[in-house]
Amino acid sequence: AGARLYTEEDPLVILSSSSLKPTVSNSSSAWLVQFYSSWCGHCIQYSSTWKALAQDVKDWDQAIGVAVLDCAQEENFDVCKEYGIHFYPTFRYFRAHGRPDDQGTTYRGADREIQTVRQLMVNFLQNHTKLDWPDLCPPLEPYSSAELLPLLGQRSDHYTAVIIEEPDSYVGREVILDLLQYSGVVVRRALAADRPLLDTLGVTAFPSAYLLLPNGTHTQLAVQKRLRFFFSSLLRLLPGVQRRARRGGGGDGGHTGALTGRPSSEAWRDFDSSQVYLADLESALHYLLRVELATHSTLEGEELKTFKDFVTIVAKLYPGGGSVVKLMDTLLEWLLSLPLDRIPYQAVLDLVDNKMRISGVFLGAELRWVGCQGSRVGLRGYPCSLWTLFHVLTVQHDAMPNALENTALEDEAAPVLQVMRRYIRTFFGCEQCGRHFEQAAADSLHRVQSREQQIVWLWNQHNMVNNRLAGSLSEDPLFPKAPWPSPALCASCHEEKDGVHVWNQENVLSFLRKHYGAGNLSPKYSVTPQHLPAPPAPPSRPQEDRLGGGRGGRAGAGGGGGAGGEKQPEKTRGAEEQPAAPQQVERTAVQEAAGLSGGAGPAGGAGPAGGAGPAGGAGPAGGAGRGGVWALALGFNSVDMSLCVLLYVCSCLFLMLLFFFFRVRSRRWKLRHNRPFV
Ligand SMILES: Cc1cc2nc3c(=O)[nH]c(=O)nc-3n(C[C@H](O)[C@H](O)[C@H](O)COP(=O)(O)OP(=O)(O)OC[C@H]3O[C@@H](n4cnc5c(N)ncnc54)[C@H](O)[C@@H]3O)c2cc1C
Repeated sequence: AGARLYTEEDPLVILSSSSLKPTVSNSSSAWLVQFYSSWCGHCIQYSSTWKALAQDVKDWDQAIGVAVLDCAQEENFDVCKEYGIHFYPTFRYFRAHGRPDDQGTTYRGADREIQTVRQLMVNFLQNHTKLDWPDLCPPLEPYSSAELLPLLGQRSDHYTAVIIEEPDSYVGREVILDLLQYSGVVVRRALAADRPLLDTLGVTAFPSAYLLLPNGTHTQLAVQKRLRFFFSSLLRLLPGVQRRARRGGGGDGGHTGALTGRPSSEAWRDFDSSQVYLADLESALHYLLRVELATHSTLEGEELKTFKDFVTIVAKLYPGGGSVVKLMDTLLEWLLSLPLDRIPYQAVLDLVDNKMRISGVFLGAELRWVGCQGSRVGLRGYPCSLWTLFHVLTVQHDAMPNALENTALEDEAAPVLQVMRRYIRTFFGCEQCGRHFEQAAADSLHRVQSREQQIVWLWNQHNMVNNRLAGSLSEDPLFPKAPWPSPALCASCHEEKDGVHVWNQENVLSFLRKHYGAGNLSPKYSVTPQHLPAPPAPPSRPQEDRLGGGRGGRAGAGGGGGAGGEKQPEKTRGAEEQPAAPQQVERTAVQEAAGLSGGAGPAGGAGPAGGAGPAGGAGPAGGAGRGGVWALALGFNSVDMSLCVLLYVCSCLFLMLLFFFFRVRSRRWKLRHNRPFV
């Protein structure tokens, strides 16, 4: 365990006897190296702080890098002796452009907390001279009003942000270093004692950020909290500001994104990042069911079980309602009714494509990324939408605690996450991602015991992936990976403790419930008929009216809409795109899978509506055995079917009563009038 105190996954450099000198001597950046011993108890305890520090200053690494070297490893004995390391841990600063015999400067302070070490790193950088200044480190000294005021009103190709602060504040220098790897913005600092600057800009509270825009205008940056994290986040999110440097490591080469794609000719879809788009969720399901799953020609054993579980959670928890839920319900009923332990993928596809022309079942067959659009083909898209889908499902499970009742998942502690884990492990195209996720799940998923914890675990896990991938090849420069939600989305989610950013988990949970809740789902750009639960009317929903979607809640497994909804999904753009039902329905792989001889349409007996009854009807068309799936072809759900049967029985009883009534009357009449021959 000691040897693995730090791994390649950590945001720091792991040095060894062979790499120490080449790394720290004559380097273009300064270095802070912790010499530790993997058997030293304190080093083990301290490792989490060191990792957190490395994460905190990850974006500074072109100015000053963070590294570790394990002196307990045999191959490092000599180098630790050469550098005179007697105690563990020992922190050494190495100047940029240092000589090969530079053994660094030891930090001897007792306070080794993140804020202290981070501020020492800033001081150490400032101690460089002009001659050995790290190549890419921007100036950290304050600018004067004489240097800054002439910039007012000038046009430029970038933003200039000026952090105005008290002399003992580190915020300005930390924000300068935080933005080191971003193009499109230059950060300077100025001191609160500079009266002419304050008088001209009208700044009265410190620290403050003043922004000079490329078009020559200028304004004070509005932040809810005057903290480093808020200033840095807001500046990174300015339009046109992008991460500049791309490091090779960290990500997995973006091959998750490479699976997907938006033709570069496709028009950009404007969207609001405070909303979640149904079009993304539908595109995720479309890609998952029609592309990702297609690589498995048959589903059996663990794969089949995982797929059933996935369909179950989507059928029970997907909030969009309407035809997607109806499709997933139908798929689920079919899967559950199958007596087979092996099914061809083609059978699933036939159902997804609704070859049986079941009324109201529809899933758009195109990728329409909205909140998951990438700035170029191969970025974002499917993996983004898969995260989004599972965040939505964890929140829906919290909102509908009984939704998974009477399913095989009811007794699992964190059913949505367990299904996600199994799905990612079994089907997700990015193998490396799957391994990372599985590792994380194996480490901590057993601690998740409640629905709230499910939501928070996934959020936290996603942020860990974001942190790891920041600056990697799979990062879209227009959507830099950063701790989420940003202060702009949720200011109350962020706090600072001892100078270090911390999350207010309670506020994060409330935010996630709202953000991924059914009320925040926008049907804009969706091609699928909607039956949305009544949302709290976000600003622009013109599309919804155009689509004419009912707003009632979901009613039962049939997904036929709730109050305000209708049994048949209304005719929408999506529905219009479906071809009219043909007279003759082709024999589908679904029927093949179920061993049906198929052929004729609804009236023909063995086709989609032809059901062989509970035992025989294994296809989606397999009879009324599991809730009368065949009857869905007429637009009826199982409640409707029960009502029909009830009505039928009542009618029979009524007719029988009439029959006996008239029979008794005629007997009496015959007796009274003594006409037995009539
Ligand atoms: C389970 C899983 C594991 C993955 N592992 C890897 C990996 O190991 N290596 C690799 O290179 N790629 C991995 N990926 C892909 C990677 O995480 C991104 O999905 C991909 O790079 C696209 O990034 P994005 O910018 O669209 O944002 P994403 O990270 O995909 O986020 C999508 C959206 O979710 C929201 N969001 C962001 N963070 C959070 C959060 N913490 N909580 C809730 N919502 C959030 C934002 O609105 C964001 O736009 C994985 C994907 C998945 C689904």
